[in-house]
Amino acid sequence: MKLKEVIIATNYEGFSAIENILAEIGAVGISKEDFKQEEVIMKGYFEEEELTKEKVDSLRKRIAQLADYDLNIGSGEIIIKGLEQEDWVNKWKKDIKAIKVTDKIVIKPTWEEYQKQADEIIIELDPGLAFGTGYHGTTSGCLEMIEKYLQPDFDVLDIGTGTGILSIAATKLGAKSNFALDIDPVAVKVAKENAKLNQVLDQINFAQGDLLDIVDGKYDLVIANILPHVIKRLIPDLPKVAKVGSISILSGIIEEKADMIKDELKKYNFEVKEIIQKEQWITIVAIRRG
Ligand SMILES: C[S@@+](CC[C@H](N)C(=O)[O-])C[C@H]1O[C@@H](n2cnc3c(N)ncnc32)[C@H](O)[C@@H]1O
Repeated sequence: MKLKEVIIATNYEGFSAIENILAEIGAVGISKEDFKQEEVIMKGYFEEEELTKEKVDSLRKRIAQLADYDLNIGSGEIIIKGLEQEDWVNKWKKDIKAIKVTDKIVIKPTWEEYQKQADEIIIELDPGLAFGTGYHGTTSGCLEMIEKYLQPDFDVLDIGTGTGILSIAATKLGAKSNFALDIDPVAVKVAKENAKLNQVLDQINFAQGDLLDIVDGKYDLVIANILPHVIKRLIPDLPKVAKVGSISILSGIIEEKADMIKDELKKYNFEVKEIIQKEQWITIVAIRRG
């Protein structure tokens, strides 16, 4: 098998966002070289025929957009190289193990045998977001809060679904309905494939859209793990889709931006119920009060 290696120069602030993007466009492996947290080199590995021009364009566009979100990602320079190591993927796969991310949720790669415990929920997800340089703090923060606050009669809205992981988890935890959207068509395609892999495709309505543009109706749980400036843009419109008394789980918020998001929530009558932090990432749970 021939591989393509996509090398991206970034820094400590930018690497997680870039890791997510690599995962969402279908990297079979992701690695990170960290030079005292100042310069970070992210590498994403793709099967040659899978790294289409569409994916490379999407990668370049999304990396360029990170600057618009006030994220300092360093140089963002991208180099793409061919790789001849035939068995690289298999060697890499051997190091990838199932991860228990919350009390109940286990993320496991498709090729690993895993003995499920009685109260566990298994999400099958191949490398990338879940298995890059370690499980991402924003995603695991959201999963923990979904597990804590989701009730079986909840209608769930997942904005910026990415790999679909949060909707897959909410569905497996018993949500009544699930609407998942993403601005990136590649993410929507990958999310559908992952939902199919987890046998929940018929329970999640996936669509492409920018924040709430295509959303109708009101929800009991709204989840958005996006960048702080996108969350800030979302909050004024949240009351249109969040029922009074509903729960919103907001993440993707780097520590320094948490106050800005809390202030914005207060302005629109959302009460901050809980805040959790994983590494430098904050997840906020808020209730719509009126
Ligand atoms: C950090 S990822 C989160 C993925 C997944 N929900 C998770 O928690 O792991 C953010 C996702 O939001 C999407 N996104 C960014 N801006 C958006 C917008 N304006 N409307 C909808 N989705 C957006 C990106 O394409 C990306 O897939």
